[in-house]
Amino acid sequence: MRFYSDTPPFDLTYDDVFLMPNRSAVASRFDVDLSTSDGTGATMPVVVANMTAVAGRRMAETMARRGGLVVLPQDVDTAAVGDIVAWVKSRHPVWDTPLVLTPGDAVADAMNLLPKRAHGAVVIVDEEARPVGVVDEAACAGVDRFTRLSEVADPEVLTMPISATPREVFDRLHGRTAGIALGVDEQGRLAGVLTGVSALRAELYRPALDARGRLRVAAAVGVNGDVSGKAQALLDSEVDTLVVDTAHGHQEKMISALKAVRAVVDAAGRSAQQLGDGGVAVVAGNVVTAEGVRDLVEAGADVVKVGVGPGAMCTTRMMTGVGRPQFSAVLECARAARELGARVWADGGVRHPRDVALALAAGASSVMVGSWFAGTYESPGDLLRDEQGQPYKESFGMASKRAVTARTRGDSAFDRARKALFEEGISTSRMKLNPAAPSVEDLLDAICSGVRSACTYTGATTLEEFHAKAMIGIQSASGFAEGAPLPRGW
Ligand SMILES: NC(=O)C1=CN([C@@H]2O[C@H](COP(=O)(O)OP(=O)(O)OC[C@H]3O[C@@H](n4cnc5c(N)ncnc54)[C@H](OP(=O)(O)O)[C@@H]3O)[C@@H](O)[C@H]2O)C=CC1
Ligand SMILES: Nc1nc2c(ncn2[C@@H]2O[C@H](COP(=O)(O)O)[C@@H](O)[C@H]2O)c(=O)[nH]1
Ligand SMILES: [K+]
Repeated sequence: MRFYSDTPPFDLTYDDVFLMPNRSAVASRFDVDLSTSDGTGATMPVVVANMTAVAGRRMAETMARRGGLVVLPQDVDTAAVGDIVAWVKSRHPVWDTPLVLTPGDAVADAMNLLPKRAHGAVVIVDEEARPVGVVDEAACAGVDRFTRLSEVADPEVLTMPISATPREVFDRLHGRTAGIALGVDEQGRLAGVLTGVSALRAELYRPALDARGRLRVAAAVGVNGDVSGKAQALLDSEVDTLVVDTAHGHQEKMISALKAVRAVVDAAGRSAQQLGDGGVAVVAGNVVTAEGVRDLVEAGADVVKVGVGPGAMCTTRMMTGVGRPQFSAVLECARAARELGARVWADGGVRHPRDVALALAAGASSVMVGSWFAGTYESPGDLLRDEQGQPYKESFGMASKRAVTARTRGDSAFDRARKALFEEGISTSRMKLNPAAPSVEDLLDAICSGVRSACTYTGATTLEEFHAKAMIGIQSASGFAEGAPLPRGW
């Protein structure tokens, strides 16, 4: 990556910079390969942050199916992580997991379930798990909440063998009003669902799969407690990527924790000998300097997580003055990591597809997103409604009082009170669910379209080429404002 003009004497963040178009020989945006180069096996450069309000099993399943990764938070106990990983790995790599009820269940049960997944339908099954009807939101409208589903379900279900290709499913669904295909096994039992748009996505995206063809998932480990034991347990649970995570990653405690994790991975013979060979990548952070990167790579990190203070739930910069504008942090850290054969993830502060493109241009192999994805069907929280009836989900920072209180549950009252003093995150925030883009998959579509297009403007067909060719300009606040759309005129 090069700057178009002289590098300024101050640090920059995403809003301060823009990409210059280059002469391009790339004929189509579909010619761009979004695979990452960091050994995680991700086929799209998006990682979901290890935040309790964002990263759970539905998010993990959905992201991996489209090629991204979810990092399960370190606050989830090891046994529960094991259950989640086993569940994610038992999911079909193409067909989505159905929401299932029986004819005797009530409309209220269906209404509670519907916002859990983007496909907009609950499948009604008989005692042999064979589909007998479909219930959507329209079927539940205007009827008593205790009505039995047998009375409102549409019995006209479209079943297809689970072996059908997404293209076959898309073609069968095209033009039909009932927008969902039910995948069934040889005994006619329900095994998955696909909508037209998810069949289309299945043709456009490549799932992130482990060596046995199962969906990939990552998990975090903190720097305190029995780090080796936790890392070993995560490996035993078949976690595919380990993330050693703490606020201040450039500290001795991190270095010793990281060495311990490295030793566990090496002893298990699971280390990635070279980027992309299918071993377990070890990620560590967060840092914002080249020095920090070098120390963490020396201690065993394959990937270093970059970002202090850019996160939407984060109050670190206001509390401490510490941090660094994220574009410059990513640029310097990516350069240092690449010199050592390692990579960085740009963690935090991503709110638009352009931010993803700019982080990749600066040399990140992937971009970590938290809050932006909190307001989606796939995040773990319940769907709530504000005073105007608009849907939202609650989000909170992992260094907030709320998260610290949960994390220190087992400590003495005195220790908990002491820890609670160091609050560096927001305990409650409302992340609106956009009715036009309620699923994380809608956001992934926007991100991937934006990044594919950025690559063709730059003349690149891979993310490595994009980084090599990117030319970055620096803009004023009015330059940034000019780029924003004006949907209501002026
Ligand atoms: N990217 C970012 O800007 C930030 C991210 N976070 C996220 O919040 C989560 C919790 O992280 P964390 O607060 O590190 O909790 P951890 O439970 O990982 O504990 C951090 C450890 O480091 C010690 N420590 C020393 N200096 C600091 C410091 N300046 N800030 C924090 N800990 C320090 C703490 O000791 P003691 O408590 O005794 O001081 C504690 O032992 C993580 O997921 C992290 O990524 C949190 C803040 C900033
Ligand atoms: N300083 C804090 N940083 C936090 C906290 N919780 C999470 N984070 C960091 O933010 C990113 C995600 O950024 P986002 O803009 O996409 O939400 C996450 O990966 C952490 O590094 C917190 O409480 N305080
Ligand atoms: K912030």
